[in-house]
Amino acid sequence: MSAHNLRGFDLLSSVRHNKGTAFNHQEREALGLRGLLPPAVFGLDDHKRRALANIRRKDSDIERYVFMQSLMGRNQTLFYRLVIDHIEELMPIIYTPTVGQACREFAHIFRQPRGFYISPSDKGDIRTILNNWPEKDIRVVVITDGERILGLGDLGTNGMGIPIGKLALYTACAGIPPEQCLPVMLDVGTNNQALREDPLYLGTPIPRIRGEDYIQLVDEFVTAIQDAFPKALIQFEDFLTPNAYALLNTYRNQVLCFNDDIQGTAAVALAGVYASCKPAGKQFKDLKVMFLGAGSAATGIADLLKVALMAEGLSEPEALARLWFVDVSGLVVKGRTDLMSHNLPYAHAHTQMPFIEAIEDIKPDVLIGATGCPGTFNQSVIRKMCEHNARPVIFALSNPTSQAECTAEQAYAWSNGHVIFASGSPFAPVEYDGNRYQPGQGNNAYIFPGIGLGAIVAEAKLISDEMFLAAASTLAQCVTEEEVAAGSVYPKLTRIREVSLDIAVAVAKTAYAQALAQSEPPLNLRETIAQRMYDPHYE
Ligand SMILES: O=C([O-])CC(=O)C(=O)O
Ligand SMILES: [Mg+2]
Repeated sequence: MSAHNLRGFDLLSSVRHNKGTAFNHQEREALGLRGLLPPAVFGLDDHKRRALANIRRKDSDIERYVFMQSLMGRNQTLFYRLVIDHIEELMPIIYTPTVGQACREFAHIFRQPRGFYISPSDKGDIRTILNNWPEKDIRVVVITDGERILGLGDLGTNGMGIPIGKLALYTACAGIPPEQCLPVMLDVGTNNQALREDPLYLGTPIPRIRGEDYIQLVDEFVTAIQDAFPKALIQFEDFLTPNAYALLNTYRNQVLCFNDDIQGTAAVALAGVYASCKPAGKQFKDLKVMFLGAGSAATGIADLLKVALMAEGLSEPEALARLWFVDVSGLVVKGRTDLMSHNLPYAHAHTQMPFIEAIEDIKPDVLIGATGCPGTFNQSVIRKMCEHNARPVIFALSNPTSQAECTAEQAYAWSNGHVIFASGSPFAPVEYDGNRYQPGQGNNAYIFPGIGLGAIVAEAKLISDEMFLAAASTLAQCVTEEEVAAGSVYPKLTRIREVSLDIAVAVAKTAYAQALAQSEPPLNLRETIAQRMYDPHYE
């Protein structure tokens, strides 16, 4: 923590240095705080206890979210200590699924500005206005334009909840100091008319800017960030598929950046598939995988699975032949005229057919849903997967919980407990037929914090596919037999800092090995990274 010369109310209103009633009597005397605080002196543990009691007495998760956001704005040490020490209870509040509802209601629960907003009228001025940001050593930027917020669609500037939530996890899960994080909303309008007509809407109430004007604004932003914060990693988040791919393809080989929905989701799904092989009794290199939904998340997973299968010795055509897509029009096959370019490698020569028939015909080992559409893994789908698999692997990845392709309970019940199930959003443990199952949460929160930490330490120039592959196999190796026996193919959330550290080590090693690092490799990489991790305590 840096030295400061704040005193009195300025000190109490410093989110970074405030510790409220934990200032002791000497500090109160020396720092001009006498009379400004109630007389009793408390410690961080007392503060945690009081805050938790306040959180638990609230009636709804959205109220808990509002409480946590306010806390983040007045005492960051307490906020992060609480999240780290109670991650299973609080991650679903500050992140998925509650953050989804918070985005829907963002304009109405708004209290205090947080993060950076760029609007069309800022064109030409982005570099200059970045000087208004008080911190100068930014290492991670998460930017969205709000067009595909989780599986909830176009939420315009209400989507700012997502960059804020993602960066809170960078800090809580991987120890990136809060002052090195910058949430950004690219406000380019919204095609959600209800939002434009909401009198409290916080963005520019115009239809979305498209085409050249859009591309130029993003490009001005990327250039400005590189100039203002040359070490910053840019994470693109919750863009609609065509823009997500266009931006990733433009910048991935030039700028330290990645798209979390394409690449982060891919790595977390690959890790789950790796970890499922043992309980399913199968070899990774033999798997056939079917995707429902052909957007950025599903295609990103397929692209990384292809790389992973090729790493096992398959040729590219052999790897592609294992990966099958189904979308709203049925099986994705050669000759269909309604496909986007990212779907074409997976459009195989085959008869077009509906989803259920495709499962019957192709007999996938693994079924992955990334549709944003609840109910699409119905009873017949799960039963069909069980017909040719003793232990079918089924991942319902759409977020938040309300959008999952099926619930955990349905997956266990309809498969008579045989499914190896994971979901993008958390589900409570399920009791079925006398057994208790703890489904894993295949959320990219297991991946992006560690990717960021590794990239920052190595001062990587780019984020490569190999880094995501390394992150995925590291994550899979973190899963214990106990966790698998309990029903999960992911590590328990309570170990996420350890897991993120392991991933960061693997990512940094990959950066050094690929000559993509700009820092010297430290003697003891793991220790160096561990020491860098922000661990909140009162000074
Ligand atoms: O935010 C999450 O929980 C995962 C994610 O990136 C998405 O669903 O877009
Ligand atoms: Mg996302």
